[in-house]
Amino acid sequence: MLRNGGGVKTGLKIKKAGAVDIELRAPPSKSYTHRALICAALAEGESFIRNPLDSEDIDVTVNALIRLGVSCRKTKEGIAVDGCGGVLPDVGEVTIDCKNSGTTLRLLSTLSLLSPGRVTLTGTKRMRERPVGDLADAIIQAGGDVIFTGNEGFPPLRISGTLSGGRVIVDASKSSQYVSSLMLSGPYSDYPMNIMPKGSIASKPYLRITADVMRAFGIIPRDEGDGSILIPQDVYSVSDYSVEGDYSSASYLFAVAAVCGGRVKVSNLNPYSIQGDRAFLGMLRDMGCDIDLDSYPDSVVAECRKRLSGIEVNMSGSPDVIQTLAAVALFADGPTTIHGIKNLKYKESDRIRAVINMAEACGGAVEAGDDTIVISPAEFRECRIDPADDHRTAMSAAVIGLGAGGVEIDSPECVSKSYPEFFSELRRAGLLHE
Ligand SMILES: O=C(O)C1=C[C@@H](OP(=O)(O)O)[C@@H](O)[C@H](O)C1
Ligand SMILES: C=C(OP(=O)(O)O)C(=O)O
Repeated sequence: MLRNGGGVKTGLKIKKAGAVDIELRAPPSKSYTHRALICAALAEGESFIRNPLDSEDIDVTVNALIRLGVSCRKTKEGIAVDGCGGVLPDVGEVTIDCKNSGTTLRLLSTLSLLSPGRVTLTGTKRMRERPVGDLADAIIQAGGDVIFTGNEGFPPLRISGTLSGGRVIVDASKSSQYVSSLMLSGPYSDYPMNIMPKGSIASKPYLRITADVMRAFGIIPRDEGDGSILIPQDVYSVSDYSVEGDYSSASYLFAVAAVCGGRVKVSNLNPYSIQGDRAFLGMLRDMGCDIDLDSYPDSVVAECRKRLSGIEVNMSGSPDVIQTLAAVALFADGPTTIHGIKNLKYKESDRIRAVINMAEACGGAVEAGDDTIVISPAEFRECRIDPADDHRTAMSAAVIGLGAGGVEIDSPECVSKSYPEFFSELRRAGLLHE
């Protein structure tokens, strides 16, 4: 970020890029890295996480595990984790700052019951506005005690007690992370844990990622056929685990092909990954891009040569790419309707508000309801966007800037939450100049 002589902050200015033909590498998956660290921390012995994401949120999880007494060592190739076998050492009472990493705070809430001392999980001002009450209810059913030391239902939360397990009914309509939290620590409960999600599950594909990582560490959650998940009582095996690339982060790179026109090849991606955000490729295809999943074993290519069409899509399974699609929708020839947006207001910022502000600032029009948003194409004008510390708003704003020019982004360094190299990668690809 630049500062002018008077000390007044100026943002990062993004100019129109023109047609592209570039190759970029997706960073490792944030969701997979968090989970692999947790499974490794609970396994018996030393695991190695290869190709982990190196970002602010992952540091938050690593530091939290260290505070809980688990040794994690970063090396050039990855992170070595000395697992506790499910019995965390007695580190006394600890308070852990999860910053604004919802995944860390939620996934570690159940795990805190495995620590002999009381654990308080807290975070930034925004994290203290992100709900955790329904997870707390589930943790209490599973044998724990939870006290909210600030506002009821929100961090900070003080967790103590034991993980007894048994039948746990959890309202997961605000976040899938509540279910993932129970699943990941479930193997160490006193009685087998049967998790019954109540109502519609937000961001459901993340549960497959949780099960996938658990499986790699030797524990297979069982789908009971009645909507509940049975977690066997067992100990995770150590693993030498390689983290795949991140489709949420890659969405901005594919979006560049859509808004600038041309071809973008993104490597370090499993073309047939189970990540819910891979669905973004299907959306680009419906808007008129060609997507090639089959020519490379570890790369995906998006090629966009036509005027984009507006689409109608339900994105409840891929919330983290809604801002990316909203940015692309501004370049289409008609409105784009996105359903399934209800839980966007609980993220790093109120992302429904963020999409409206971003689109309107650049000359687009948005109509938003409780669960649906309609984005109309923009008559672009110069704009300045304050992402309000939300990495995904900053990266989506950059997409608009590369397609239309004249976008200035305040405090762009917030991208370090999930993709610290984002702007340097764009620079390396010749898309940013300053
Ligand atoms: O479990 C995970 O790794 C995540 C789940 C999603 O959250 P919700 O389930 O709260 O929607 C997603 O938005 C977040 O970035 C990562
Ligand atoms: C919502 C996100 O993450 P978290 O919930 O971990 O803060 C995100 O990365 O978009």
